[in-house]
Amino acid sequence: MNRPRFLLALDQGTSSSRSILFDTQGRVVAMAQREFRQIFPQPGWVEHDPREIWNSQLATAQEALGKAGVGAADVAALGITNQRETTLVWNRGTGEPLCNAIVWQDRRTEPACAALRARGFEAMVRERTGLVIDAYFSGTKLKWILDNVPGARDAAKRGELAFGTVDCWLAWQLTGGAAHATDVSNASRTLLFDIHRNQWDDELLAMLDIPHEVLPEVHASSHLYGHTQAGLFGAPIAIGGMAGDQQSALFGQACFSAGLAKNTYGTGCFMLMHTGEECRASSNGLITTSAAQINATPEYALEGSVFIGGAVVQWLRDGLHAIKGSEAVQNLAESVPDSGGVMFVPAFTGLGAPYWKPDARGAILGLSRGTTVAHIARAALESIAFQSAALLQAMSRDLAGSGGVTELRVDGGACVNNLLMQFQADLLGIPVVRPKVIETTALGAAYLAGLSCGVYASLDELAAHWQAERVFHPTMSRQRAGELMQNWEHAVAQTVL
Ligand SMILES: Nc1ncnc2c1ncn2[C@@H]1O[C@H](COP(=O)(O)OP(=O)(O)O)[C@@H](O)[C@H]1O
Ligand SMILES: O=P(O)(O)OC[C@H](O)CO
Repeated sequence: MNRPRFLLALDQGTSSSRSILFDTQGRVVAMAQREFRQIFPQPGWVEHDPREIWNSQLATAQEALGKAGVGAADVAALGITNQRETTLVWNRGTGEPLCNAIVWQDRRTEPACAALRARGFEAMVRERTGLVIDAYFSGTKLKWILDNVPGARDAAKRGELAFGTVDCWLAWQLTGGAAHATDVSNASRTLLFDIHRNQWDDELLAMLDIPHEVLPEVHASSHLYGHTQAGLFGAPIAIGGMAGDQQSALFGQACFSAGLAKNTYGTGCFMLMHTGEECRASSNGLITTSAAQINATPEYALEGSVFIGGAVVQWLRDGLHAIKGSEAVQNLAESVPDSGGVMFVPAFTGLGAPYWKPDARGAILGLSRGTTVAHIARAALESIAFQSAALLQAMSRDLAGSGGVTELRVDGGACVNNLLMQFQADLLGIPVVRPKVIETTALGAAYLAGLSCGVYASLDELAAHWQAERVFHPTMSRQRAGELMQNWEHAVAQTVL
């Protein structure tokens, strides 16, 4: 009998569900993608319908297999990767969601976070979870659901409700309720998880008044979580891996050891640097997070999360109507030699790392009579690079004296933009390397699944698959890059009214 030749990755993102079928060399064989509704019930609130998440994800998985003409028996295992922090609660008996998912971008729990900060919890939370107290993370979202959906807290205490992030919800659906489980990388984004002991933490649960009964089991990212119900794909497929999308991308970029870093340019930007088995705290506005784990040994990363990355290009398209499609931004930006002194800080939903300014709002500075939409487009693109450069500067300060980041691996939808990548290399002063396969988020999940089911024997085997497509070398003088960064920081300082 032939061995199964494929790995299937389910990549459940903020704006779309995608499924990618890979061969065992890590090459894309087939892909399917579906967008689903973004629900904005009030200013600052962002929700997804859990049923739409599940239905769109299942449909893309079936479509990818169909396109490739591959049956379940040819798939060694599937891996799940997901938008992180987004919070769901459902009934264990019926499987019905209690309410819409509260998305990571949702700011409704900022007052609850401010209250926790005022009560002096920040240092304990940072030490135990590696996180800052911010509405971004799941804990206060879960508390909001238990406090605001009638009867939820009592039902939770009676053990009738299940909480999960999107990975957990998908695993539950795929296995018909047999698995209520998440992985360490997702658990580490909840504000409820002790990243040193790799366990849910009673004191954090008490801080947020969360009953233990709602919590999923936590496993390594490469782990046999269960099997899909036979009816979904014609035969059961093993679920061999789960990881949050940014930790999965770090894995897919073959950043397996301390010092290797990647930046993903999607809706937001997420820069992660692996720190090996060392749980490193940041003194410069970054967070510490669990990296994808292939066994019981904890591994960590330093992370900088920028809330608006490629989304600024969507705003040029949908808000300003300056371009028809995202790809048109490069031509428009290249039609001028520079931004003409315009500085754009896209703090539409506050600023994440390294600033953590929930009250900041967007600003366009340095306008003159000669400013055109092309200058604004260029400044918008540059803002993605400036925010990422601020993350790398913070990382370098954290690493002072112990070797810094020597190259940055990139991926995500906006990394196809050569102008952006060159400007990024210029600001950073290190090479920016774009790999041949930029679907590294999905690839990471496929690799995690492939490791647990024996398709791969070692990380070295995976590292050998990784290949650069293009290297962007810095060409700007360090003095000029320093001046530009100063201008950027000056602009950031103007964004809190
Ligand atoms: N050529 C381009 N230049 C700059 N940004 C782009 C380009 N093409 C796509 N984008 C941006 O990339 C983002 C989509 O990337 P993707 O990795 O699919 O995001 P996500 O996983 O967050 O849904 C969008 O915000 C889009 O505006
Ligand atoms: O779905 P993405 O690619 O926007 O990623 C979202 C992040 O996981 C949020 O932390």
